[in-house]
Amino acid sequence: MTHRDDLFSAPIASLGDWTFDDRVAEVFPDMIERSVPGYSNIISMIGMLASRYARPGTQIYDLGCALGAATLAMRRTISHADCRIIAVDNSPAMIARCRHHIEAFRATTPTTIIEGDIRTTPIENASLVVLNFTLQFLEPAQRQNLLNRIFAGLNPGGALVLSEKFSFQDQRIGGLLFDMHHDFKRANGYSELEISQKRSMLENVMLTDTVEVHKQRLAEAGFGHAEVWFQCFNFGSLIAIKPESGQ
Ligand SMILES: C[S@@+](CC[C@H](N)C(=O)[O-])C[C@H]1O[C@@H](n2cnc3c(N)ncnc32)[C@H](O)[C@@H]1O
Ligand SMILES: O=C(O)C(=O)C[C@]1(C(=O)O)C=C[C@@H](O)C=C1
Repeated sequence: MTHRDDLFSAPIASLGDWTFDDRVAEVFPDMIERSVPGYSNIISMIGMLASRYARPGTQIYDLGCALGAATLAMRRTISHADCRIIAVDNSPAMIARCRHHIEAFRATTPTTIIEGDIRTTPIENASLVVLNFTLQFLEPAQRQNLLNRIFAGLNPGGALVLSEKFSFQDQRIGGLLFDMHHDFKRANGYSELEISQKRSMLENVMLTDTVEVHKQRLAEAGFGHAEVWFQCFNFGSLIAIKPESGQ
């Protein structure tokens, strides 16, 4: 059973910065489903991408795994017995619940769940890395370094899935997609107060980039190929592929 997100329904006297604490973790499945257009599609399609990209004898990383939704989707589709999924998050509240979720289902793919910082987690022998709405929570100056490390840890032909909330250079388009995202939240039962209180809390900790900036960073890291494979309003997902040598 998932709890309904009503964390911001009453006025909060002093709104602090956003954190992934116990209260957020408790309502997270409902919160993310009602806040991120396309979230459940992205999760199930990450499962499809995993069945295509996971290679025997390699590791698959879910960085900023929260409750493990992407990990669970990938475990359902990976059929090689000798793969391992490594799921990492630095929120103790998320990781405690993630362990329960993962242990609740039997699966052939072993899964290691780590409470740790993705900025320092070693990444090696990877065939697929997932950053599903996580990079946006790192300081912008730290994003390139993580992408460089992911590239270095991926085997040739391996892939990164990078899902993010986007900003837009074109203010007319940016404004429209921002408004449509708020329409989406209203349609999902969030009030103006809930929308505006959450927005203020996220303001300092979730700094979004344009698709162009994401592509520049991915190219800088060495990814020879990168493109948006899913988008709904100002939320979307890119796939970036590490070239086989010579490609
Ligand atoms: C929006 S949630 C991710 C949702 C999740 N990937 C999914 O598909 O359901 C962002 C997550 O990133 C985690 N996070 C943010 N910064 C992190 C860091 N430096 N190291 C590890 N986890 C981090 C947060 O704790 C949070 O659980
Ligand atoms: O931008 C917003 O309004 C959001 O709610 C986005 C977002 C996200 O993209 O991660 C922010 C925090 C929660 O984890 C769920 C959704």
